[in-house]
Amino acid sequence: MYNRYIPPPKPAGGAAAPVSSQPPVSQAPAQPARIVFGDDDFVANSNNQQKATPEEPVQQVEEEPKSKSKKSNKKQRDTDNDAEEPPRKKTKTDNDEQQQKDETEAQPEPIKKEPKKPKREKKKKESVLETPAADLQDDQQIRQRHRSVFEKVDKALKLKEELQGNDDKEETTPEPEEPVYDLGPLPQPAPVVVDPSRLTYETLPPWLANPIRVTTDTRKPFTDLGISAEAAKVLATKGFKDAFAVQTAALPLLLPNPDLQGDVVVAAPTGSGKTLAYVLPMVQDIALSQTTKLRGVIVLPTRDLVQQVQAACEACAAAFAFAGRNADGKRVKVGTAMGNRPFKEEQAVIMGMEQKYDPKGYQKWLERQKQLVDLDGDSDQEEEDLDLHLKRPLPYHVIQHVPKVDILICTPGRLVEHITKTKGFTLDYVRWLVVDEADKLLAQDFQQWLDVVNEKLAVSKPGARAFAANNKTGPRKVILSATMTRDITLLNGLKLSRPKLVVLEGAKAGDLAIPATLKEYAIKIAEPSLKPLYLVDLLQSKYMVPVNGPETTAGSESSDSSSSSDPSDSDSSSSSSSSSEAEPKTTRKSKALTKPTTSSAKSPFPTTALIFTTSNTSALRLSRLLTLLLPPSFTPLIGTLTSSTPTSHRQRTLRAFTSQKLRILVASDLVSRGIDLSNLDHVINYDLPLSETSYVHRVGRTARAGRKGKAWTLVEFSEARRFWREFVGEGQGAVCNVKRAEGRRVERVRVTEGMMEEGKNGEKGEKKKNGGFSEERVKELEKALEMLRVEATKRG
Ligand SMILES: Nc1ncnc2c1ncn2[C@@H]1O[C@H](COP(=O)(O)OP(=O)(O)OP(=O)(O)O)[C@@H](O)[C@H]1O
Repeated sequence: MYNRYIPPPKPAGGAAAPVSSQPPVSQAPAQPARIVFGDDDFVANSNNQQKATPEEPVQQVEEEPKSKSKKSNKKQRDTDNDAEEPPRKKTKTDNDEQQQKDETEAQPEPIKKEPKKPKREKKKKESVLETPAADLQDDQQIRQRHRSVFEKVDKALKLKEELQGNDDKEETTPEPEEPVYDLGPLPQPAPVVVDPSRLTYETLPPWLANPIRVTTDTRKPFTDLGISAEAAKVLATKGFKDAFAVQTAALPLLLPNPDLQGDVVVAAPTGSGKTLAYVLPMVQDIALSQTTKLRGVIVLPTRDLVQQVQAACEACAAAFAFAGRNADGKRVKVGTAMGNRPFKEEQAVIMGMEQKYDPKGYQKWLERQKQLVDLDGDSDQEEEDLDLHLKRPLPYHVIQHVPKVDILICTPGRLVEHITKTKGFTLDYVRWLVVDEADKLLAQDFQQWLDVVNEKLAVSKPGARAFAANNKTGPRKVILSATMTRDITLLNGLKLSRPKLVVLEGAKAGDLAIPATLKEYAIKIAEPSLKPLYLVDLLQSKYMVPVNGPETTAGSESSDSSSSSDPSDSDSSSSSSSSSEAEPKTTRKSKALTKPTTSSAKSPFPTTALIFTTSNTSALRLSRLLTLLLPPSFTPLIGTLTSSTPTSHRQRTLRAFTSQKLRILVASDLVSRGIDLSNLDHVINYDLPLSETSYVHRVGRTARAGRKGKAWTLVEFSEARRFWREFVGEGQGAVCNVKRAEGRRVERVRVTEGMMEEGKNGEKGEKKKNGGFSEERVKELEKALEMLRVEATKRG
């Protein structure tokens, strides 16, 4: 109750008076409440006094006897209690003192720790109310002059008395209402728990913290986004009718536009169409140039991706070449550099030579030729010179190195090699630098490729990168990934200029988004040593059916959804466990598979599946094991894809898979990024991915471009904690960056028969020996493993 504090009214200037930092005076009397305007009154009082002083006649200035001074002090105290008492005249000395005091106090009005006030008030009152005893007339005048002052004092004292009499009564002041503050501690917001290991949004630069958002289902005709009608027509024939969401956001930012030039970072889920989002504007822009110069560089982490993006570039180049017939454009030339062929061959593909009329240069060449005759040709430089020597220029001409491609798609290491070793190879004219799968490329050094490229891009030949339709003279950088880093240090390495971030609605930088059309399942592995048998059962289960298009059977979807919600319900095999255990393998298979409705019905495996392992060796082993454990009819359908597979073989395998000649592909993490297998229905994580990023890329090989897909993860007991916490975000202390569409969760399913004993009343009982697998099947596995061992020994 006594803690109430009413702040003083603001000084005339309007600014709030600063709160005094002086410590409270301990002997000051405790007051129930302080009315600050009383204090203000005294300031006004003293001001009045100052004004009045010069008007006072000189004769009024008299020496006041000391005794009177004491008396007047007494009177002052009386006046405090009785405002009706007329004020008395002050001496000049007192006035001077008071004036001095007022001057000091007129400095930024200190306010006024509560206990200090009485002292000041008292002093002021003393000086104001002290009067000489004499002249009544003077008294009258003074009284008149100070009438208003006393009225105010009177008011203040009355109010003070009122408040003393009634503490609960709310104060009323004639001043404009000011907020009333308690002196007790102000309520504070609950402390925010900050995880120092993770960047908070506030620490991100504005372009990362406030991205451009676009809703996932946005679709727009390409023509609405600035793509010419002719090009859009060609794109439609290739299956690109409307622009996908990420393309609707990125194209307007990237197409020539005098107002919106800046770098663009795209963080969008797997299969959302990021490739076309940069290839289209880049090709349209470069198609406008007449001469061939290296104007675009696309950097990707793997050869397979280089080839995939090359196909997309060629498709767009064709579209704009057609459109360019009317617009004086040209067909953009696309080349690759990824180390899949000898370096010289690659050089010859991206760089050419042409004759240029240059008599002086020709003279120099002749002199040089004379020197070359004596060379042994044992250094690289000399060999190159000899090469040139063999290619004779025409008389009075010189041979010049010229680029043969407008766009180079490359791996980072090979790019560095060409920058440092290929004659005439220059980034001087590069207007576009695309870094796809950026988080991977930024996290690894690859011969310090970024430093080398940055250094080259920093060189600017006047006008070399300028185009009429574009006001950006520097290179345009487009950075993309489904798992974009928000590590500022890494992103800073790109030296972005005026960047903008594009994300899909509901996402933010750093999210690892799962496509909304993907369904995820987890299969518990009760017996890790028998893991291959779980995979074999999954591949032969009712779940392995097409999930898209005409091949999808109504039954497959409904049986799937009903089974997956409850782990116990989901185990179709277990429902027939008692009999199936004794049944021959073929019978089991026919039971497990849902009858396909189309030509796929003829295939023992009616759908497509990509199985991931963590290493090349385990991919090769598992692939071989499957051919031993699955019926022989499966064998021609199984392929393997590892980083040790030669590139040409890899390409053949991918083509065979796309055309469904192969239907089961066992792969290492090599293809987990970027690869677009348009008809892939199922992804199976045989080995748990090493990170949530890897999980997102792996499962993102299916459910692309709005199609449906399913992902299955085999989870051993020792891995369950990590899987559910880090990849799914379930369980105590779960920390998970993987973002799923609303209502989507990972469902538990069982695919093995009779994992559990049945209890007396039909309920599930103890876990069965061997995870429920029959002795016969366990032996089958042991035999297959033994065969692998023998084969490995033979290979040495
Ligand atoms: N506008 C479009 N219309 C139809 N299909 C499209 C369109 N844009 C892209 N696609 C197709 O969508 C699929 C996925 O595209 P893309 O490979 O560019 O995805 P992404 O976002 O790069 O995926 P990832 O992050 O896995 O590399 C491809 O098959 C591509 O041809």
